[in-house]
Amino acid sequence: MNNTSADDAYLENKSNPKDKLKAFNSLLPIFSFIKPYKLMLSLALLALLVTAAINLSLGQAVKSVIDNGFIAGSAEQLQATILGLVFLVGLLAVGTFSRFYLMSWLGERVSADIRKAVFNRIVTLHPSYFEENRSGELMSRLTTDTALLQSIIGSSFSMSLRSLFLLIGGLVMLFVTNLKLSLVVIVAVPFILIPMLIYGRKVRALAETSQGAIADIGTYAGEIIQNIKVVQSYTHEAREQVAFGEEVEKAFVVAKRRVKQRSFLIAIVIFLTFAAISSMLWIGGMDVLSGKMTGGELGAFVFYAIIVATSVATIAEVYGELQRAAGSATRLLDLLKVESDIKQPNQPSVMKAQSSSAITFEQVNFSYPSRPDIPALQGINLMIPTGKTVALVGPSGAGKTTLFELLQRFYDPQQGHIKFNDIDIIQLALTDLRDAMGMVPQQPILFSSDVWHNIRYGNPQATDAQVIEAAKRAHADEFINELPRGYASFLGEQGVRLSGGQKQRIAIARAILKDPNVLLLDEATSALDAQSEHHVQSALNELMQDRTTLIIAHRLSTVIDADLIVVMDKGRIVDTGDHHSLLTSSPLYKKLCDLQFDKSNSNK
Ligand SMILES: Nc1ncnc2c1ncn2[C@@H]1O[C@H](COP(=O)(O)OP(=O)(O)OP(=O)(O)O)[C@@H](O)[C@H]1O
Repeated sequence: MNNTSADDAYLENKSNPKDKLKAFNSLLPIFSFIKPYKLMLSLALLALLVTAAINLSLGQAVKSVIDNGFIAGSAEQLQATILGLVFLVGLLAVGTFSRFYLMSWLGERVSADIRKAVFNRIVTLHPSYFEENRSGELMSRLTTDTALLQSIIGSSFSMSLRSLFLLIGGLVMLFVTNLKLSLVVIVAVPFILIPMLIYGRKVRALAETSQGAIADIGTYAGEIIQNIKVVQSYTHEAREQVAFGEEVEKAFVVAKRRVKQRSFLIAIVIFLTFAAISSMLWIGGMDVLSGKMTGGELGAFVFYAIIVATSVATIAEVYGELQRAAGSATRLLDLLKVESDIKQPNQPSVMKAQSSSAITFEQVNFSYPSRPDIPALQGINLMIPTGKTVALVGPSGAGKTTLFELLQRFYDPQQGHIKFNDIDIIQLALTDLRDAMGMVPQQPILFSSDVWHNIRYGNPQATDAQVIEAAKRAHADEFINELPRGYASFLGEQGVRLSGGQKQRIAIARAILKDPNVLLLDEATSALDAQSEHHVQSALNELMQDRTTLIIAHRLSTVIDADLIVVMDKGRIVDTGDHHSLLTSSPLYKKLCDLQFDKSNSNK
């Protein structure tokens, strides 16, 4: 249990009363999610009040049954009282149904809304956020944390309110029924409250650690499953089983401590409560024997005392849960507060139809946020004329992909400007900017959906005929028709497997359908066979026709056909020109050609 000291330190930190207050305050913003459902909430509260009142009135029925029925010996009165009791219980059933249904509905509705709000926020965040936060952890917030909040709102919250009503009502009825006995109960209360507060605090801290450990398990398993082929080809199954087992056991140890504290809490509260009831029965029983109170009064008193005791026990239990939920709420609401680093202009400029220079980089310097000291791009000045094809070449790590990332505003440069049709891209609405660009990545991303969905991702409004037309132009129609279910065949994770060239043609069809002004193309480095390469090349030619194109080039044919070649190295542009001039003027270009391309071709 090497977690113990860390957990204890954690508990120490949490013992500050201010922190405790903060924990419950963190639940408050949840109310803004409940606000739209005021009517449901009011109805639920009404049902809650009515059922609590009926519960309390049952005590009077008990008194009446004993005093008027048993002790007076009247069968008629007993019958009338029992009928009244049945009526009350029927009302109680209706009230309980309404309370349970409405509260659970509210819990489900609010957690659904929070899930949507969190997802809506996540998809708009800047990509570097996802480098700092593991995806498994974000998933667990969307699922586990929201599920916990749902059970809190749908059940714990209603239970604690109900118990609070019953506690207050029960206490009032106790005093009304018998003052002396009530004082016995009052003396017992602090004995019940003190352990509740001590253990409640520990339970909360352990619950947070426990949830963190569960999220770690999810992240770990997710990564292994995603990379299962690497795991198997290195025959690391057994090692991974052991490592995963250790993660699970770590979570179990924390969970065990939490469960132990919580069990103590419940056991102590129940023992103390019933010990108090027993002493009360003894004192009250003596009073009944000596004629100071009626049997019915004692019966009613015991009934109310049990109500008060169970209410206190319920509140003690729910208190721990509410503290757990405070942890989830804090994490979720923190996530809702994250702002994207990519700021949109308040008054976006209107996109110009066209200008002679499609894209201009002016003195652009950029470092990735995770590596602020290492420049990824330095002093970039580049003009890409409208309608032309510009090839980017350079050794690995030269900054070619980074240039694409900045163009799409996944990151903003620390210095300099990037202009699109002569307007600074930070003045444009992000959707306008990104709608104008089409990216075909080196590793095409397919979603686990059918071919229709995957191609239509380029333009969700496209008709079936337009999708087929795009596939034909991308030289993909033929192989799609040979798939088991044609365009309705599933691709992606659980779908049919496509070859690298086929995936690329789907990605090209998607870009054709998008019909962007500017095409960003990252050529595949993996060698395709001659026929596949021919298909992909024909598809690309179709896509590049009359379109400003920026290509990270890996093929000689692309480089030779380009209107301009930009040679990059270590984040800088070292040379620009056409193939023949660069072969003589740029030693790096010559070296790249010799290395990357077939030597005999490079002198063409
Ligand atoms: N997300 C990132 N966070 C931090 N550094 C990064 C990130 N992406 C790239 N880099 C760094 O920025 C530099 C430029 O990388 P970039 O991917 O632009 O090179 P590239 O020319 O496209 O290389 P390749 O041809 O291998 O894809 C490299 O040093 C790389 O390590």
